[in-house]
Amino acid sequence: MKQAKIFDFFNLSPPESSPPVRTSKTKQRSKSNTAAERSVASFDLCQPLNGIVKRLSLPDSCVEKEQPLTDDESTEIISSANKPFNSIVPIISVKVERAKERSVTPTPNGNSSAKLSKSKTSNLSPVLSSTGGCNVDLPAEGSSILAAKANVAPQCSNDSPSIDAKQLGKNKIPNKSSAGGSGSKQKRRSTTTTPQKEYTVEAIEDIQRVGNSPVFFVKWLGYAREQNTWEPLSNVSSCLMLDNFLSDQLAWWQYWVERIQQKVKQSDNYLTSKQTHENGSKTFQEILLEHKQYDWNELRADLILMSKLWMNQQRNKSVWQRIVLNMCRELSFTKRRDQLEQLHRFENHINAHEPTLSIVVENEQDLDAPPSNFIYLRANISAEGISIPNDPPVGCECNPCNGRSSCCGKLSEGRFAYSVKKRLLLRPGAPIFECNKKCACGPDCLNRVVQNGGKCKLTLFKTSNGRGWGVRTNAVIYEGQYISEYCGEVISYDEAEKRGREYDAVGRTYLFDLDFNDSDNPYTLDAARYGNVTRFFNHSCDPNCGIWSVWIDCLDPYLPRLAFFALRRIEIGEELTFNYHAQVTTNNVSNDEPQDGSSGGGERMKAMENGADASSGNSRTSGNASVLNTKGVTECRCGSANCRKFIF
Ligand SMILES: C[S@@+](CC[C@H](N)C(=O)[O-])C[C@H]1O[C@@H](n2cnc3c(N)ncnc32)[C@H](O)[C@@H]1O
Repeated sequence: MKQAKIFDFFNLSPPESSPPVRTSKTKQRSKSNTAAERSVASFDLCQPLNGIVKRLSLPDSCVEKEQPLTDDESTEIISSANKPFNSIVPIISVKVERAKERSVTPTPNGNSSAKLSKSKTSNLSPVLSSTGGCNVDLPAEGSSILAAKANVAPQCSNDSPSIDAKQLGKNKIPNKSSAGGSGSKQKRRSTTTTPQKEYTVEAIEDIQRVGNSPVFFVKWLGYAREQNTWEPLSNVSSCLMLDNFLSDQLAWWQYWVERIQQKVKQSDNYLTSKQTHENGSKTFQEILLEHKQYDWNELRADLILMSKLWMNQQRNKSVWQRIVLNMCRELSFTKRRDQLEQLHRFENHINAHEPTLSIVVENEQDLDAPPSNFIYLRANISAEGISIPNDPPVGCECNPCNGRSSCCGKLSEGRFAYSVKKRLLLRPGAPIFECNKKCACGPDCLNRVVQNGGKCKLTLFKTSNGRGWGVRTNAVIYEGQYISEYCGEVISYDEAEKRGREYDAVGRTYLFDLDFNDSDNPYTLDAARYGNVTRFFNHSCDPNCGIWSVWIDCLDPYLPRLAFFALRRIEIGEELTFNYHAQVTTNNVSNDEPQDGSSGGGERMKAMENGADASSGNSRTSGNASVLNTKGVTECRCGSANCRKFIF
């Protein structure tokens, strides 16, 4: 599943202001308020309630006691089950937001309604009506709609009588004789023979069970209460009223619901499932499958049914097992939901600070959150005691600057660095001198590329083969096109040695030596804590990006900026990589192969250097991304045909 879709997936709760539009009798929402249909905000079953407070009262005559089941046994014993009902559940609070969610159609008698449509299909799939209520395709006669005997169904009864099986399948829809003489009667009657008419749910009034499954008592608009019908969950699952009904019921049964949830969380099945999530022994596909199977409405309905059972000191193994299963799924669903929220926040954070690139963040590999403790930079910063000069002593006078003018551009080995399309013309390792703040030219000067920022569309993603996060392009990048700059904190050599040892211990390094001029350069760029998207570029032995040293307003030879350019045309979807050990002799680029000795300061990336030997560091790292092979070097997983099999 693509992440964008997953965000839609989690944001499917109905909008408050604009009720969903029903276009035809075709099904718009295929099934139920499952995981997919719940918004992040309305997730918690027993969230603190505020707003209107109402008290539900229950006529004694409505209360029927659940008869003990003989066929099913549950595993739990309820010690506090015989508390008086009223002392347990004193007051129900109804959330104001929930009340707003209910898109209502005022009826002449002042009631609110939601519509149900009955289509010819016997597959009971609710769809939303333009009134904001729900349309349910009701089945033809003989299918599974349950009709209650007029004087059997209690309104909001708080015990849990199971519906007599004999009632099932009878009297599917109120017929002519029982429907009374309303204007809808004809419509309703004709539905039993031509099941394509719409019916309006006025209210969901009760929940009971048939055997082990929940059923809902539906009051139809324009029909007497005696003609209420019992509907299975699948028939009412996308009705907005169901959400309100279940929420109210859960609040009503909160005392028992909390105890049931507690008990489930101590059960072996639940603990095992939790463990498999925590130690990552479930594959991501298995986890996603769990989310698809998770039905929040079913869980809520079961919790209510189980509450009724518990209050009556009764048991039902099937309902219990379903609750355990759905709570396990909820666990994983919640983790993914939280992860997606974090990814989304991280994406917003990056894009808010990234001046020119556009970046999507996704993880379709595991439940890992995006890196925390990482501060996005627009430009290099310096550690204490180091200052980055920002006042170039000279600038050029030519305007416009181009290949024919003798200006800063020509300092780059006597050749203007960029083509008219602003593509890099220099060989790997050549220095780039862009026009600076002292130059007479304006911001559109051909020799101002790195300083104007890259314009790529990128995705930060979790790699599938243990290399941690990586970056791929969402649009073609052309050979020589500027991508972005490796930003970080400029630190001293000694500090880099110290930090390098720490990074080695976790198997990730973000240290980049600024040793363009000589290997004794006193500075290193560290992008571990401060950096930009390029800190996620992985190594490849067959890279598609190169890194060049660039001088703009800071002309200190020891403090170049590091700029990524495409080494070739990079296709949509390709990961952006560079060679962590590229070094450049005067004429060639070569790979720097680690020897046996230790570099002491840990793994470092090397820019394309101007003839200096890159020091080689043998890895002493371990961790989930970088793996030590038997020779003690970090295994490379770039997958290219010419892979050297190690990075450090
Ligand atoms: C600059 S970071 C790159 C971003 C990193 N993947 C992350 O998740 O933050 C360098 C680290 O990425 C990992 N890495 C990069 N390229 C790799 C490769 N080809 N094979 C294995 N691990 C790699 C190593 O752990 C290395 O220390």
